[in-house]
Amino acid sequence: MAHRPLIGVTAFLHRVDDTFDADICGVRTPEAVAGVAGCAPIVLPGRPEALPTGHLMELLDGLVLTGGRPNVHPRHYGEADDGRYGKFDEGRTAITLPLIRAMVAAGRPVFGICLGIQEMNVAFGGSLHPEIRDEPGRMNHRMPPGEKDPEVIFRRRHLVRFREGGAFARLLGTQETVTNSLHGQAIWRLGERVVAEGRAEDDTIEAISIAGASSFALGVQWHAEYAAGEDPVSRALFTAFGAAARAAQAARNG
Ligand SMILES: N[C@@H](CCC(=O)NCCCC(=O)O)C(=O)O
Repeated sequence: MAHRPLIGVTAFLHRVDDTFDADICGVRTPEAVAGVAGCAPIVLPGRPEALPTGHLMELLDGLVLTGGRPNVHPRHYGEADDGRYGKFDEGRTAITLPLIRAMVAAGRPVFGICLGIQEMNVAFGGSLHPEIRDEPGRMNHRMPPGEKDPEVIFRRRHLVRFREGGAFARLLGTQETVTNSLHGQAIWRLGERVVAEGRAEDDTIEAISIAGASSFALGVQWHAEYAAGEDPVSRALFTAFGAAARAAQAARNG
């Protein structure tokens, strides 16, 4: 029997109890990759020296870029760190930016979630806004401060409207959805080949596709992994990702 497609799921750097650093990954994304997409998740620590792109390309049938507290360092889109950009995870970024480009070029599926959609945009030459709520007319997209209840943190907060006839509208069979929202940064200048597929009421880009990609190459600014089994939109996204991973695996196996 063929193995399930092997999917790289990114970790992010997190200081535990103010004591030691850990590459962590919440359980929900590997659960969604296994349970909804039907694939085999493998968590990738942010150790680029041990995980060069070429080696990961030999191993992986697909890539899911998780959310995470750190941000992409602004030098990756030509800006200086003036203190507004928060903390960085340079190890993760060194893995994700080249790996996103390589996976898309090889026709293997890429699904970016929250920090992941931001990495996809930067990988294709786009930029990020360090704090989207500071722009006139923009909402606060951050989670409620100090909140500990996941049901409140991941509550659906705003509408996202999809581009008419676009990749999300076609895949999901709907023009809109209501999403959770846990981010301070947001896509600002779109990267080459990056198509804005969905926007919040305040025009913030919430969903993207990569033009010309021959496999699933979609990103969402919300946490699609949170209720991946129950929410019809999240379920459809992970199901389509899984189908694309099986197709990529079959193509690789000849
Ligand atoms: N840091 C970025 C990305 C936001 C993001 O991925 N949030 C998820 C947080 C998950 C957690 O807290 O564990 C931004 O702020 O825009």
